[in-house]
Amino acid sequence: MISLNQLKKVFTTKDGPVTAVDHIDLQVAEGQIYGIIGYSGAGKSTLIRLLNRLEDPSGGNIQIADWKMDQLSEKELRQARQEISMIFQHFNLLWSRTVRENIAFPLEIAGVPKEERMERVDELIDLVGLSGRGDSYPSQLSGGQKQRVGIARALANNPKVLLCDEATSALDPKTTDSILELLVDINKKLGLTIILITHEMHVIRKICHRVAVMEEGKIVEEGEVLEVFRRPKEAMTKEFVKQVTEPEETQEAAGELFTDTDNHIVYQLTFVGGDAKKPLINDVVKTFDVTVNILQGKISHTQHGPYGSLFVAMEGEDNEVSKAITFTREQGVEVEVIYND
Ligand SMILES: Nc1ncnc2c1ncn2[C@@H]1O[C@H](COP(=O)(O)OP(=O)(O)OP(=O)(O)O)[C@@H](O)[C@H]1O
Repeated sequence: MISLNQLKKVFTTKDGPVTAVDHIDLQVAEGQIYGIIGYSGAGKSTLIRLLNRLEDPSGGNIQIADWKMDQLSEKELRQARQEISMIFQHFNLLWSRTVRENIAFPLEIAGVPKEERMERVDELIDLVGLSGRGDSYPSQLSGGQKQRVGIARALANNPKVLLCDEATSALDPKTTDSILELLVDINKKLGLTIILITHEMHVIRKICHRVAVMEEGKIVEEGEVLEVFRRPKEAMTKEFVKQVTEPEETQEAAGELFTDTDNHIVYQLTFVGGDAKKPLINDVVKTFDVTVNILQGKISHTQHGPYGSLFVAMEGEDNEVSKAITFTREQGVEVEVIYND
C-alpha cells in the first residue's frame, strides 16, 4: 500500500541545512498497522507529513495506493488526500461546529449531497462510539471523545490509509487504550492501513503489526513487533523495549535483595507467542540442581500474540546453572544477564 524510496527532507534554517528525513526506504502492506517510534527530533512528524505532502520532499519517491505522491498536480493531490486521511495529537477540530458538523466537513468539501452526508455522519458517529453526542460542541467533550470525532472525520471519505500523528500523546493512559482499541477495531472492520508515529513503546506493543525505529532521520531498525521485542538489535530499540519491560526497576530491586550475599546473577527471560504458556521454570528446577527465585514477571499482549518478560535469580553450581540456561534457550526463550553482583 505504501512504498518509500530514498525519501529525503532537508529544511533550510538560519543555522544551515537540517536533514529531518535521511534517505528512508519503507514498505507497508495493505491492512497493516505500522508504527514508527523515535524520540523528539528523530524526524517522525516530518516523515508522516511527507506521506500526504503536507511537506514537500527534497528527494526520493512516495507511492501510496495508485498515487505517485511526489509527482502529483494540485488537483490530483486533492483527490489523493481523500484516500489518505490524518488524525492529530491536538485533534484539530473546528470549535464553532458541532460534532456532526465537524464530521460532515470533509464530505461537504467532497461535494456529497446533504441527505447522503447526514446518513454517512450518523454511521460514523456510531462507528466511533459517539452516539447521542452529535449535537455537542468540541469544548463539551473529553479528550478521548474529541479524538473520536477526529477519527470519524478522517474516515468520512472512506480512505485507504490513516496517518496518526501522536494521536494519543495528549490523552491519559486509560483513554489512550480506548482510542487504540478503536483504531484496531476500524483496522479490522474496514481493512484500513494505519501508520502511526509515537514515542511510546506501549502504543507499538498494543496495536502495531510492524515497527520502525527512527533516529536522526534514519530508520535504524525495522521488523515485526514480536520479533523486535524478542531480539532488539540497536541500542535505541533496546531502550524503547525497556519502556515496556521495566528492567530499571528490576535492577534496583535485584540490587536491594542481593547486597548481603554473593554470587547472584539476575537473568531476564523473554518469551513470545506460544512459549509464554510453557511451564518452563517448573521444568528447569525439576531437571537441574538449581534454585530459581522469581523477582518480577509480566505478560503483555501484542497483535501477534503474548510477549512475556520474567526476571529471575538462579543459584547453583556453575555447571548446573549453565546447563539450565542452555536448556532455557533451547526452548526458544531469550536469556540475558541483567545483574551480576
Ligand atoms: N519546518 C521546519 N523548519 C526547520 N527545521 C525543522 C522543521 N520541522 C522540523 N524541523 C527539524 O527537523 C528535525 C526533525 O523534526 P520532527 O518534528 O520531524 O521530529 P519528531 O521526531 O517528530 O519530533 P517531535 O515529536 O518533537 O515533533 C528536528 O531537528 C527539527 O528541528
